[in-house]
Amino acid sequence: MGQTIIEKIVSIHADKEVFAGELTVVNVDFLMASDTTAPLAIKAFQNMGGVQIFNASKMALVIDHASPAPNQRIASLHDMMREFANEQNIKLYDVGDGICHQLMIENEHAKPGQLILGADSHTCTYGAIGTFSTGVGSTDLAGAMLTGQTWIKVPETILININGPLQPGVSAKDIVLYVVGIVGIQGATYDAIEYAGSTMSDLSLDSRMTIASMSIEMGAKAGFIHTTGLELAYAFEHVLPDASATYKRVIDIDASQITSQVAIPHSPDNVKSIEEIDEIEINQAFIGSCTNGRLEDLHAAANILKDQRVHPKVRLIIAPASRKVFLDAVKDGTVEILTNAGATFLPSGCGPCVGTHLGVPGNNEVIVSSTNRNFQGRMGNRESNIYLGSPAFVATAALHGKIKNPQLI
Ligand SMILES: CC(C)[C@H](C(=O)O)[C@@H](O)C(=O)O
Ligand code: SF4
Repeated sequence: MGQTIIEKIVSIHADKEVFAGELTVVNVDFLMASDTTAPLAIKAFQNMGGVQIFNASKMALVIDHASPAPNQRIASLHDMMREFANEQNIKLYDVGDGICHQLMIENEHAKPGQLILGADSHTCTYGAIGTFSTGVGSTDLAGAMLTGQTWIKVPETILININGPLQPGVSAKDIVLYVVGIVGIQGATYDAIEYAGSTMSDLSLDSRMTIASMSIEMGAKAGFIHTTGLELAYAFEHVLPDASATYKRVIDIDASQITSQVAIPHSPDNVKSIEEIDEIEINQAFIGSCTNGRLEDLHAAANILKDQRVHPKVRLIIAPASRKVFLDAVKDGTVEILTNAGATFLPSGCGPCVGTHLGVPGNNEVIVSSTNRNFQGRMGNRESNIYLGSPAFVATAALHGKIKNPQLI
C-alpha cells in the first residue's frame, strides 16, 4: 500500500510500517525549546526524575522570544536555561542568535526525513525541507528529553497541488495566505499537509519555510513541501510520497489566480485579496518572524524602499530571523537601503511577533506585519488591529502610509 510522506517518516522512526490512524511510539532525531517553553520543560523533566537527557547532541535551547531580556523575571528564566544547557552539555543559542526555527534549519539540526519535536507551534517550519517536525507541549517535550521517544497517532494528509507561474509581485506569503483562506483555521486539525506542484518546486528555501511555517495556522500537525527542486548545502535523499498514497482531501490551485493576499483582523484565515480592502491608514509596519524575516524578505522590502523614505507617520521595524540573515543583509547593502529609508533594526528574535517587547502598538493603531498571526492582542495590545501580508505588502504600506496593492507599485 502506498504511503504519504508522514506515513513514511513515522514508519522509519517506529521500525514498522504504519498508516494514518495508527498509534505508535517513535524515536526522535532532535528536540528544541525556546525561552517561552524551555523553563517549563526543564522543570517537568526534573519532576519526572530526569538527571541527564537521552542524548546531549540531540537537543538545542534557544533564547529568542523575549531576547534580550525585557525584565528581571525573564532574565532569571534565561539564566536557568543557560545553567541547564551548561550542565547537560547541550547547545544553547543566546541573545541575538536568531529565531529558533530559523536556527534549526540554518545550522542543520533539522534534515530531510528526520522526526523532530519542538516546544513551539511553528516547529512545523522544517517541513520546508521534508522534516516531520511538530510542536508539542513542554511536558511531552520533557518525556522525549528523558527517553528519546514519543508517541504519535499517524495523521491523515491533505494534498495541495499548486501549479503554474506566479503573478509579478506575488510571493510565498500570498500563496500560503490564499491556502489558509481556503482551508480555514481549523480545516487541517491534526492532519498533515503536503504541498506539491510546479509552483512549489520553483520556490527557494526561504519561500518554502514561509509556507511550511503557516501550516499550524490551519491546525496541521505538519506541513511538507515536496522536496522536488529543493537545494541544500549538503546531499540528501528526496522526501516524496508514493504515487499510490491515500489522501483525505486534494486541493488544486492555479497559481496564476493568486493576487496579493491580506489576512485582516483578527484571524489568519480572514483572508482577502488586496483589491477587496480599502486604503486604510497605518501606524506601524513590521518585517520579521520565522515566517518572513529572511534575506529574501528583506530584499523584497529593499526593492520597494530603495532611495525612498517611509511615510512620516509610519514606524518601520525589522527583526532579521537570525544573526546570519542580518550579516548577509549588511554585506549586500540591504540593511543600508532599509535604514536610509527610515527602518529601525531590532535584534534577531521574535520580539513584536508575539508582543513580548520591542514594538507593542498603541491603542487603535493599525499594524501591517509579515508575521503569521493577527489574533486580537497578539502584538501586546488588544486595542490594535493587525493586517498580515507579504514583505512587499508591508513595505508598500510603510512607503505610502496606507494599505496599497504592492503589485501595482
Ligand atoms: C510563545 C510560544 C509558545 C508560541 C508558540 O508555541 O507558537 C509562539 O512562538 C507563537 O508563535 O505563538
Ligand atoms: S517569530 Fe513569532 S511565530 Fe515564530 S516562533 Fe517567534 S513568536 Fe512564534
